[in-house]
Amino acid sequence: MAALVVDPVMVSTSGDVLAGPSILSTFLEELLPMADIITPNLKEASALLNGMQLETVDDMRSAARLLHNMGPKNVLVKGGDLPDSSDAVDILYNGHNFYELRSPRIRTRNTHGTGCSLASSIAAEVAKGYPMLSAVKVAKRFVETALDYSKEIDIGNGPQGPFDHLLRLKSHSQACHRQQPFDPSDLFLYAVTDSRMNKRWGRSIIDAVKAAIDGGATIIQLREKDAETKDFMESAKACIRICRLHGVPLLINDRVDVAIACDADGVHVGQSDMPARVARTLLGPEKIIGVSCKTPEQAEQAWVDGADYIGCGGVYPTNTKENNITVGLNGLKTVCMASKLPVVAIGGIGVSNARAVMEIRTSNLKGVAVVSALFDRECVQAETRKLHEMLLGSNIGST
Ligand SMILES: Cc1ncc(COP(=O)(O)OP(=O)(O)O)c(N)n1
Ligand SMILES: Cc1ncsc1CCOP(=O)(O)O
Repeated sequence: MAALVVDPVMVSTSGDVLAGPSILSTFLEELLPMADIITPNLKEASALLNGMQLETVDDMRSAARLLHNMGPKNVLVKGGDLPDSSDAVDILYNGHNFYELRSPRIRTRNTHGTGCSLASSIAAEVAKGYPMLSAVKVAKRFVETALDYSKEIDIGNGPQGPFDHLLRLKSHSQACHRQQPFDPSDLFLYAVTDSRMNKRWGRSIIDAVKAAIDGGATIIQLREKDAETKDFMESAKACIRICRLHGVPLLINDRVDVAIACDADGVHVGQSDMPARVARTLLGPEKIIGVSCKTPEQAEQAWVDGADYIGCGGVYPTNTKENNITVGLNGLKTVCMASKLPVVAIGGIGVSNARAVMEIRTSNLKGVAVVSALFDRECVQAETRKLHEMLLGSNIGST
C-alpha cells in the first residue's frame, strides 16, 4: 500500500523559514488534496491557515478541522511548540474523530530532523498495511524513543543538534523496553484472549493477538487460564514484541509473576487475585494495573491501592466466565460515577450492544473489553474491525 505523507516543511522548529509564500499556493492547490496525511507543526499549520493563532489544544483541533477541509484525508497537527504544556500533544483528525496523542516532553536541543523522520516513519507504517492511527502511534513512539536516546549527544554549535535514527541498531533492547505512561484512551477496544477459544478455532495466541491488533484493538490482555507457565511465558514474550511494534499495551491476567518475567506493560487482577496494592509494590510505579470491580466500594479501594483503571462487569450475562454475577447497565453506571479511575466495561459485550454500553455516557467510561465476540469467531480481525468501526461510528469515548 502506498501513502502520500506531506510534511509541509515551511518553518523549522527553530523558527527558520524554509519555504516562502511562493510555494504556499502549490501546497494548498496541488499537494494537500492528494495527501493521505499532512503533518504540519504549529507554525506551518498557522502559515497554511493565513496566520491563524495556535496557542491551545482547542486551537489545534480547529486548525486540524480547517486543514482537513482543504482536502487531505488525515491531519496531524504537531504541538511540540505549544506553550505551557508539560506534555508534547499532537492532534490527529480524520474527518470523523479527533485523537489527542500525548507523550512526555523530552527536553533536548537535538531535535533537528524530527518532523521529516516522523513523516517518513508514518509512510513506512502505512506502506506495511497498518491503519493510519496505528501508523502515527508507532511513528511517534519511534521519534520519541530516538529523541530520548540522543538527548545528550553534543555535536555542532547551532541552536539545534541532530538526533540519532540508528538507535534501533545500537540499542535494540532499550528501544523495545521503554514504558509509555498509561493512556486511558487505550481502553477503547480492549481485546482479552481466551486459550480455550483459540484452541477451539485452531489458532495460536500469537495469531489471535496479531489479528486483534490488525482489526484495531487498542489494548490486549492475555487471559490464559489453562496455559503451563513456561508456554505462557514464551507466547507472552512473542505477543509483547508484536504489541510494542504497534504501540499497543499488553497486560497479563492474574499472573503478576509472568508479567514481571516478561516485562509486560502490566496486569489485570480480580477481587480474589493478588491485591492491587501488592502488585503495585512488585511491579513499580510505571506498569499498568487494572482491577475488576462490581461496586463503588471496590472501585474506591482500587484507587487507594494504586490501580490505573477498573474493569466493571459482567455487564451482560456471559458464557466466558462461570458464576459471574451481572451488574447490568445500571450497576456499570453506578460504578463509573463513583470511580476516580477510568473504567472499561466487560461481560457479554459485542457489536449488537456495545453502543448501548457506551451510551450510558459517563465521562470515565473509556471503552469495552471483549472476549468471545472477538475470539470465539472464525475471523478475529474482521470481528475486531467491525466492533472498532461501530465504536468509532458511535463517536463516544474515542477522543
Ligand atoms: C478488563 C477486565 N475486566 C475484568 C476482568 C475480570 O477479571 P477477574 O475478575 O480476575 O476474572 P478472570 O478474568 O480472572 O476470570 C478482566 N479479566 N479484564
Ligand atoms: C472475564 C470476565 N469478567 C467479567 S465478565 C468476563 C467475561 C467476558 O467475556 P465475554 O466478552 O466473552 O462475555
